Amino acid sequence: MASVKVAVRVRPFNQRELDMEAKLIIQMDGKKTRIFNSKLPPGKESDHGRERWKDFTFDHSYWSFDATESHYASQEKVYKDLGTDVIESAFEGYNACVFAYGQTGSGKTFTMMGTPECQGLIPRICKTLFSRMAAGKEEGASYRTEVSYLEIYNERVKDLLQPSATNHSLRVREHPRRGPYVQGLSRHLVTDYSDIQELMVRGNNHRTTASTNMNDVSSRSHAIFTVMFVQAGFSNNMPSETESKVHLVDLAGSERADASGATGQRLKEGAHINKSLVTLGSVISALAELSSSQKESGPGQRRASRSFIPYRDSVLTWLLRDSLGGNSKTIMIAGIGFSVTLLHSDILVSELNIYLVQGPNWIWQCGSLHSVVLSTHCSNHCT
Ligand SMILES: Nc1ncnc2c1ncn2[C@@H]1O[C@H](COP(=O)(O)OP(=O)(O)OP(=O)(O)O)[C@@H](O)[C@H]1O
Repeated sequence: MASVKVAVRVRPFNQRELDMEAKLIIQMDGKKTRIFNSKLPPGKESDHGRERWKDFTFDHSYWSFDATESHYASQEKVYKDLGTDVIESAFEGYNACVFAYGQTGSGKTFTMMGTPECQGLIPRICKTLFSRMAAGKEEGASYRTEVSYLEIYNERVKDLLQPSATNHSLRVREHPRRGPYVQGLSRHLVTDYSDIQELMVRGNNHRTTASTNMNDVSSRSHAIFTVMFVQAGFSNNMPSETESKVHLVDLAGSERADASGATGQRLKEGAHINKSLVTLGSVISALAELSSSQKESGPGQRRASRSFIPYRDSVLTWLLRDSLGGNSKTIMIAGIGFSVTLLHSDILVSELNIYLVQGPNWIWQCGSLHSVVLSTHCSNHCT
């Protein structure tokens, strides 16, 4: 598996878009995502260097616009492509991180959590982890699995599994060997999928959500569900222990204040959300730059340049440090819901521009992260 995989997924129109008679301006063909530039005058295919269609290529382009179409990408399909890789690497002793990125209402929570009838990546990954463990136990392996669930809201951390005890006041510290961690975050021993399910439901009920113009139930925080497991068994007739950590992240949506209708508290939240997403983008860019400078000057440069990666500029990037480079496999899924309407074309066309700047370009840069992670990851398999 490549160390970083990037996928995009287009969701169905929501009621707001249907009411406004929105027109879809995106097409997908295999790995390619094509975006229509509605700013060009009708009949022109290009103008001053701008093309009518802009193409982007990703590891996967998921068409989930209409469930009746034959190439509709279901939750099962997304899980098979991306989730199974995560499970493989976790059992091999690598850390993994899966996160969904995109504008508010673009389908991040649906992809990560899903609904009870249509489960997303997080429950499917957890379910398979336990069935793999059950099979491993029959072959003599033993496992110890713990989970934690936190949210980052306005740059402050809350334990979603002990919400009243901590109330957004947990401190992020750094362990000299293990790196950044949240002091006082509860860890819960789980023995089967139903334990995890119960914790997930409990944690989700404590997430900070609100209604915005863009989404009736908008996540206003970044949520990190972490599964830590230790496998004990035998390798070459010697006892061995492998420790892995899987971060499953549901990011809050990037947004523009005018489109989301945010004022007051919502506006403040939006500013924090955007700040940490911008930092996430800067970290990825810095890692990509680091990768190219290493290629030019050799591996000796790595330690010196690492201090320039702005992990510490947001709580999110600081906590995900060990999943964005180093010993990790990373999967990013960008949710997109592109549309223009006949009524509000100016407003929605500028939403498209936001995506072109914040979305695919940012994701594009991640392409070069492959080599960073490939060159630095190592197994934490200890014998
Ligand atoms: N692939 C999909 N198929 C069907 N419905 C979807 C899909 N993706 C998203 N939706 C629906 O679109 C709405 C918005 O999705 P969701 O809440 O996942 O967005 P979000 O990006 O997590 O938003 P926010 O950042 O505001 O939390 C939900 O009602 C969800 O069920």
